[in-house]
Amino acid sequence: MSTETKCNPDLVRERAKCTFDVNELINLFYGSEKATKERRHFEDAVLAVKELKDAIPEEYLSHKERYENGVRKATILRDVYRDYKAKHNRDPPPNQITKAVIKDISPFLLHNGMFVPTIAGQGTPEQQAEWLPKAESMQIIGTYAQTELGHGSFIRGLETIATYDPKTEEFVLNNPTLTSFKWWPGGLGSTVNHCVVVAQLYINGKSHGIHPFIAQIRDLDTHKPLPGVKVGEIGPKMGFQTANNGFLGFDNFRIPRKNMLMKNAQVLKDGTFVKGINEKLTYGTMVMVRVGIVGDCSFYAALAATIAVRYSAVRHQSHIKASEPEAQILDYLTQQHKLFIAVASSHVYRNAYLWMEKMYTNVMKELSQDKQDNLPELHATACCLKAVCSRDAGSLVEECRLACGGHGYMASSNLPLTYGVTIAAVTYEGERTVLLLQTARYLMKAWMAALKGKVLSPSVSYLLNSLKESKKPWQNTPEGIVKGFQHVSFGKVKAAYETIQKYMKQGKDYEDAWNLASVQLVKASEAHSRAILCEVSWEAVCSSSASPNLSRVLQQLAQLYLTYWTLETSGDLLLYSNITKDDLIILRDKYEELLVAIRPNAVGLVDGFDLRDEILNSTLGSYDGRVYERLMEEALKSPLNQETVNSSFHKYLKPMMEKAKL
Ligand SMILES: CCCCCCCCCCCCCCCCCCC/C=C/C(=O)SCCNC(=O)CCNC(=O)[C@H](O)C(C)(C)COP(=O)(O)OP(=O)(O)OC[C@H]1O[C@@H](n2cnc3c(N)ncnc32)[C@H](O)[C@@H]1OP(=O)(O)O
Ligand SMILES: Cc1cc2nc3c(=O)[nH]c(=O)nc-3n(C[C@H](O)[C@H](O)[C@H](O)COP(=O)(O)OP(=O)(O)OC[C@H]3O[C@@H](n4cnc5c(N)ncnc54)[C@H](O)[C@@H]3O)c2cc1C
Repeated sequence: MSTETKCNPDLVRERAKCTFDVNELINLFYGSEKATKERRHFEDAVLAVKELKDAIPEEYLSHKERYENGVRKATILRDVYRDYKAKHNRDPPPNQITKAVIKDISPFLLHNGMFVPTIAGQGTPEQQAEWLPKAESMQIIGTYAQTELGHGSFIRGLETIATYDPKTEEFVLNNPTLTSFKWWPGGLGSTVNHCVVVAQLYINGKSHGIHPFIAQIRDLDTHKPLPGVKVGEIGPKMGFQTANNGFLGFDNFRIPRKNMLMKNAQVLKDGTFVKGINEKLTYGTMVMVRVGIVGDCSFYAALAATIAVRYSAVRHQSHIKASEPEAQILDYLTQQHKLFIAVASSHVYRNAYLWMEKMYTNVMKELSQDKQDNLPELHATACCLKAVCSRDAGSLVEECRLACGGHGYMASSNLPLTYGVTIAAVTYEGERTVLLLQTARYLMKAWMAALKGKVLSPSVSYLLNSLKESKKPWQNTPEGIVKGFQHVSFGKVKAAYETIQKYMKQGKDYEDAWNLASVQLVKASEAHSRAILCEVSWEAVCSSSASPNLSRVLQQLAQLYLTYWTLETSGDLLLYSNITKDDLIILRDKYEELLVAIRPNAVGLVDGFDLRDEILNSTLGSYDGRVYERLMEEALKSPLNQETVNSSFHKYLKPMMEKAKL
C-alpha cells in the first residue's frame, strides 16, 4: 500500500493540487539531487539504529534521566557518523537528524560547534596537530567556556584570569570572584573533560586582553574534576534541557604555555607577548557560528511551518459559507497570513545563509593571506543577520504554534520545545541588541565614508547610491520594494547619525550621544538587515535554475516576504521612501492575492522542506496527517494512564472528600 493511501484524505487532495514538482523543490533547497540522496541515505542509516528510538517521550523523564538519555543517544549517533566517514571517506552530508535523535540539544553541540572549530581557527599548526585528532575522534570532549555569571556581552570585561609564570612556563587560571565563574557553556555541566577557556591574560602584572586557552578540567578515566577545578550544571532552563550547560571556576589551576591557542597572539617562553595582527580575530569562532545560526533559523521556520500547514490542512472548524461543510482552517485567509510568511522566511534565511557562507569563505581565504579589509563587513553583516533572523524565526515559530490552537500547546506538537530552542538564539552567540549596535558602528562609519564620497563595501554601497540619486518615484515591483527598503535603511542611518551629531553639538561627548541615539541605531541596523534579506532573496529567486512551474511559486513566496514586510513597516516606508498611500493599498491587495495564489501549493511547499516525521517529532505535522490518532496515542503514553487509579486518590483526594462529609 502506498503512503498516499494511508494518508488523511485532505492531505491527499492537497498534494494532488500542487502545481510544481516537489522533488525539484527539495533538490533545489538542498543543493542538488545528489545532495538529497546522500542526506536521505544518511538519515535512513541513523534511523535504522534501534537503540536511538525512545521508549517513552522525553517529557516524562526527569532532568537527570533526560540528560543521561541525551548522552547515550549522542554517543551512538557519534558512532554512526564515524562509521559513515570510514566507509565513504568523507563527513556525512549536512542534515538535521540530530533533531530526530536527541529531540532537544545535544550535549556534544558545543564540542562539534565551537570547541573543535576554535582549535582549528585559533590554534597554530602544531596545536592543531596535537588537539584536533583527539577532539575529532572524541578521545577528548570539549566546550567553549567564555560567558561568566557577571559578563556575557561585554567580553573585554571577563574576569577569569590567566597569569603567565615564566619560571614554570605555565599559565595559572583563577576565578577570583563569584561573577567571574564561567556560566552557560554547553556540555560543561557533566559531559566534557576539556574546554576552551576565554580569559584575561596577565604577564608581569600587565593585562594583555582576552585570549583562548585549552584546559583539561576532568580526569579522562574517572571523570572527576581535577584539583583546582569547581564545575557543575546550571539547572533547568526554558529549553536546551539536554545541552548540559554548566558553571566552572579555577583555583590556581596550572596549564602549560602551549595551551594558549596562539595562532593570533603568542606568549614566548620568557613571557614576551607578541601581539596578533588584529586582536578581534580571537572572536573568530563567534563569527562563524553567527553565520551558521542564520541557516538554523531557516530550519526552525521550516519545521514549524511544516507542522502548522499540514495540521491546518487536516483541521476543519466552522464554516466559511453556512451552506458548505466545515472549512479546512487553512482556507481562512487569516490562517494563511499567519503561516505562509514562515514558509517564505525559511527560503529567505536559507538564501541569506548561502550568501553569508560565501562571504565568510572569502574573508577566511583573504585572512589566510593576511588581508583583513573585508573582516569588518563580515562581522557587521553576520551580527545583524543573526540578530534579525533569530528574533523573526522565534516569532514565526510562536505564530505557527498559536495557529494550531489548543493542540499547538501540547508538548507532543513539538512546537513549544521548538520555540524554546529557536528563541535561545536571540541571546546566545551575542545578544540581539548588542549585535545590532555592532552593526550600527559599521553603518555609522560607512555613512561618514559615503559623505566623503568614498567607495563603500558591497553590502552598504546602496547608502552611496541613495545619497547620490534623488529619490525616484516608487515602483510597486519587487525591485522597487528592495530599493524602498534600502531607502528606509538610508533614512534611518542618516537620522541616527544626525541625532548623534545633534547631541554632540549640545555638548555631549560621543559615547553619551551614541547611547542617546541607540534606539535609532538599533532600528537602522534592523532596516539594513531587512534591505539585505530582501535584496539577497529576490536575487536568488531571479537567478535560480528552477523550472517555470517551480520558479513561479518561488517568486510568489519571495514577493510575499517583500510585501509582508512592506505592509508591516509601512510607516517607515512612508517616512523614508516615495511610497504613497495608494501604493500601499495596491500592495495590500497584492498581498491578499499572493496568499490566495500560494494556498493550493501550501502542502507541496512544506513537503518541499523534506523534513521526515522523525525530525518533525510532532503529532500535528506528520506526513500522513493522522493528527487525532497520534494525539490520542501520545496521550496514552502518559504514566498517569498506565494505572486506573493513581495513589494520590487514596492519599489525598479520598481523605479530603471524607473530611468534607464531617
Ligand atoms: C566552509 C564555510 C563555512 C561557513 C560558515 C559555516 C557555518 C557553520 C555553522 C556552525 C554552526 C554550528 C552551531 C553550533 C553552535 C551553537 C552554539 C550555541 C551555544 C552558544 C554559545 C555561545 O553563546 S558562546 C558565547 C558567545 N558570546 C558572544 O557572542 C559575546 C558577544 N559579545 C561580543 O562579541 C563582543 O564583546 C562585542 C563584539 C559585543 C564587543 O567586543 P569589544 O568590546 O571587544 O569590541 P568593541 O565594541 O570595542 O569593538 C571594537 C572593534 O572591533 C570590532 N569587532 C568586534 N567583534 C568583532 C569580530 N568578531 N570580528 C571583527 N571585528 C570585530 C568592532 O566592530 C569594532 O570595530 P570598530 O572599527 O572599532 O568599530
Ligand atoms: C541557551 C544558551 C546557551 C549558551 N551557551 C553558551 C556557551 O556554550 N558558551 C558560552 O560561553 N556562553 C553561552 N551562552 C551565553 C550567551 O552567549 C550570553 O548569554 C549572551 O552572549 C548574552 O550575554 P549576557 O547573558 O551577558 O546578556 P546581557 O549583556 O547581560 O544582556 C542583558 C540586557 O542588557 C542589554 N545590554 C547589555 N550590554 C549592552 C550594551 N552595550 N548596549 C545596550 N544594551 C546592552 C542587552 O541588550 C539585554 O537586554 C549561552 C546562552 C544561552 C541562553
